[in-house]
Amino acid sequence: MSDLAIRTDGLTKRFRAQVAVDGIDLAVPRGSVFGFLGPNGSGKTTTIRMLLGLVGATAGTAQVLGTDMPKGLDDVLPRVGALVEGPAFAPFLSGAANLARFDAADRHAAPSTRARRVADALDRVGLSHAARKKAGAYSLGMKQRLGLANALLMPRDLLVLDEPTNGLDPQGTREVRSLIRSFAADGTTVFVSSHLLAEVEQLCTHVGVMSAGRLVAQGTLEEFHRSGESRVEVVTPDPEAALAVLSRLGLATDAAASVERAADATASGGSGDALVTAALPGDRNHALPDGPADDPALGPALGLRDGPAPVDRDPDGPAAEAIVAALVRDGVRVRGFAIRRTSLEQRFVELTGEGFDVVA
Ligand SMILES: Nc1ncnc2c1ncn2[C@@H]1O[C@H](COP(=O)(O)OP(=O)(O)OP(=O)(O)O)[C@@H](O)[C@H]1O
Repeated sequence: MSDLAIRTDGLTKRFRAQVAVDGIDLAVPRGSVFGFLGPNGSGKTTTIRMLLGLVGATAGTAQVLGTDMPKGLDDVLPRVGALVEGPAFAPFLSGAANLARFDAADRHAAPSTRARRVADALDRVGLSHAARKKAGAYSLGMKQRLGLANALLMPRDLLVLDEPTNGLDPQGTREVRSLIRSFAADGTTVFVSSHLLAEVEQLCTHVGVMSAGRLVAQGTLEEFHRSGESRVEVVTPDPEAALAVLSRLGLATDAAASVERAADATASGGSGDALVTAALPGDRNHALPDGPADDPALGPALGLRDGPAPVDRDPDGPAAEAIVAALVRDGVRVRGFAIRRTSLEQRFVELTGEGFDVVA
């Protein structure tokens, strides 16, 4: 059995001249909550529609739950719950009656247990109290929850949710997110698209970033945190000496280092201090989209010969201490020291060339 719930190879969709999805290689591990992140129009919905067999691919292949799509559609779809662009509920039927209708359309669903399935699904999304209310009178959040209940009528191995919090107020958003967490806690793989960075950060274990039809990065959220650039910052009255040390450590190349002399040094006491910054090597090339790379650990890359060799690539760990130790050993008066990491938001903007809506 494949350890991937979703796998695509070169998956492509063209609409006449426009390439909506451009040869993407998705790898969604089973058991993950995979955030499919990208600005509006970047190809997320089209990808999801191809995965669910709602639209054919122009090129490439897709496997869902280890089965080739769309060939295995009939076998796979009963194990997949989907929320795509809001299901069409009949406004004059109650929530329960709407679900019963969808359940009746599923040939794998036994009619004798329908009422129980509908009641359980409504209970799961917290809509039992509104079961008899007309769906047309539901709030947007309730409609979205009814859509999730629909996806949950049968036990599912995979949930595919297209922008499940779109248009919801903060309360509805929180509720839907907490539902998604509860699905994941049950072991269901969740593939959720979003244009909200904060949402993906809060919910997901993995993330794939779409930009203009291309999958520009994918990996664990942790890898994303690590994939941004890290910079060393040293506040010192001895900037030239500091630069020399950083340079010897392989950190301060011409392009990656800078010295900023503070008119009134606020970072630490005393005028005449300068802020010396340099890029840390290694992190930038860390392993997206193909998993962890074998780039050298930060310690050896620093070229430190004496002292304990730092092997942890985390620049907040021994490597930071090693840098400070080297500075101090050379008599640099270190008045401030920090390692700053590019924020995820900056990283995504770099990857996509577009701003993200970062409102939670
Ligand atoms: N049926 C279609 N015919 C022509 N073009 C389409 C069709 N469906 C999608 N597109 C185009 O393909 C591109 C990708 O659209 P898609 O809906 O997949 O993006 P998205 O990332 O889901 O965006 P959003 O978050 O706005 O839904 C867009 O430029 C869109 O206009």
